[in-house]
Amino acid sequence: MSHHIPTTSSYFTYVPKNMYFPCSYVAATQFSTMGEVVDSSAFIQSPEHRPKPTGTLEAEGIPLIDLSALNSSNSDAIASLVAEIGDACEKWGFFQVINHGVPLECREKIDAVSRKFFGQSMEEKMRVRRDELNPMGYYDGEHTKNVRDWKEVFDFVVEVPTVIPASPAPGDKELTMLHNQWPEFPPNFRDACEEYTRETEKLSYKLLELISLSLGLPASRFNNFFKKDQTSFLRLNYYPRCPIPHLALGVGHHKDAGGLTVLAQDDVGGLEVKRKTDGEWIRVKPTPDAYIVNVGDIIQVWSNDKYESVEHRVTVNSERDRFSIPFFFNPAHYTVLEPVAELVNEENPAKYKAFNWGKFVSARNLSNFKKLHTENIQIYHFRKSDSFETLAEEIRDACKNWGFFQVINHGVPLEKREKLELASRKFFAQSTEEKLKVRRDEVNPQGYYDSEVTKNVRDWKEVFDMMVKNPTVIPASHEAGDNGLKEVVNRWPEYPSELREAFEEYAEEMEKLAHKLLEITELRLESEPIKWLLQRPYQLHQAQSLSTLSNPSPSFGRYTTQGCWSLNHPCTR
Ligand SMILES: O=C(O)CCC(=O)C(=O)O
Ligand SMILES: [Fe+2]
Repeated sequence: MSHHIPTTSSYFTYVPKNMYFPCSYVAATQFSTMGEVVDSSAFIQSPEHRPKPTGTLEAEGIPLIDLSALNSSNSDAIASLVAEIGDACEKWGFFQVINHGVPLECREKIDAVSRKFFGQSMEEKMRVRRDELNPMGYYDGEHTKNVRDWKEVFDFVVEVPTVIPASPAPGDKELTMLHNQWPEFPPNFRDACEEYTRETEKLSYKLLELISLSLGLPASRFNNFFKKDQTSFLRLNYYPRCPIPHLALGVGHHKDAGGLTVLAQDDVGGLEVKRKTDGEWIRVKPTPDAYIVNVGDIIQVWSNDKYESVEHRVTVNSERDRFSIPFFFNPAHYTVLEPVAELVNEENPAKYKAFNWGKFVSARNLSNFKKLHTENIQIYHFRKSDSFETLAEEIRDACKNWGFFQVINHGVPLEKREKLELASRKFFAQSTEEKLKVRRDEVNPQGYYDSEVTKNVRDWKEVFDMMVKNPTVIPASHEAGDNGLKEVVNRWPEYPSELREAFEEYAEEMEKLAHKLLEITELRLESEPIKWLLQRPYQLHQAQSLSTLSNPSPSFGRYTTQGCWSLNHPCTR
């Protein structure tokens, strides 16, 4: 049974009722017994987020830390453990622990009941589904970064009831209470869950103390934020076998928002961590009876970015079901988060503004429930002005006052730009006869052209145009009533042979830069999202000013331009 304070403004009320039983997912997850996937489009990750077809590296580097020193009174052993933890938090944000003190039987028990619970019919599981007012219980429609996860979950809170704000609105003081729902089957489900929770909570305090010491703070510096009214919860994750493991993820890339996560994974594997040194996805090797620990956004803020909350995701596979159990160790909802005073000074000023944990959670919960069109709230939105905010401000001013600006330290590798420049010079230096072999025509406007007209006067230039999306689909004509479409394909000259590769590499970089600029502006505008622009085809022109990436959309929020962004290189020929 669920109990709650009835509210009219609860932030869960917007969730449409019918989303709890999407038959496509039922068909898809039961594909082994029920046949084919009916519609799995909600699960499809965009190409850059899909698992690598070649498979992921298995990490040797993610530290495996032995906690047995905690049972000794040897201060040297403890000091070296603290150093090891600090090092792992700084370099990886992730580590595994052994000799952690959680009895193996206790883990085996919860693992067994979890498998039994998820093994039931959908109808049975739906009896304890989470609903609009209470997000605890069974759920199969979670979205991470607006793409649906290939998983089913069962959530329960540690503190009963758990109190959180009813809405993310800063002025709204209303609170809501979260209660657990327990299934009838398997009969020892609740006991196993509660016993396991007590043990992982003990481990979490130990880890929190070690982390605190590693930051040079008293061991119990953070304990009081959790001791009363914690908002911690446990999750049972079930990742069914997936017929499209190359396109979907069990959990999309994300960072954990809370304090610490202590995770038990089974022997199937699938958790991948983004390595800080090079951004490569690294698989966390399943290690019997180990727990995987990662610092969440809260510790990132407390430590003023010394320990970063690291991105991770879960891949799925078509052979075996996978189960995992994260414990999310979170403070009381009224906790005000900001870098701890002991760690900030003039040389290292606070990088975050103070913010309320409960409001952050309730804004986050909104986006976990369904596909939203805005970016989910992230802790970097609370970064202080010296970095992100000032940048956004500067861009806004430039857009308003000039409509033009130049960027440096943009992340586009100089070699790529030089490679394309060189190929471009080689192409244009050829005879007109050669160049006309790839001239554009009325059917296909891509390719070489030397008689472009701007405002009815011919330009003193030659151009070569290419589309980023090849082919690109555009309307067949300008006629209002004509809904016909046509495909536009790139033309590639034989010489220089490297032009195509140089262009494609460069286009990829331009696209990344355009995304960055859009994101910053989108946040700044605090308005309706403009990500839809990115769904549209856009063009990359190669002209005498070398390159332009533009979007044929006519307007851009408050700033009206021909395209969305034009990325121009100020180089001359
Ligand atoms: O299942 C896993 O290995 C990790 C799950 C996870 O990252 C999460 O639920 O936040
Ligand atoms: Fe996570």
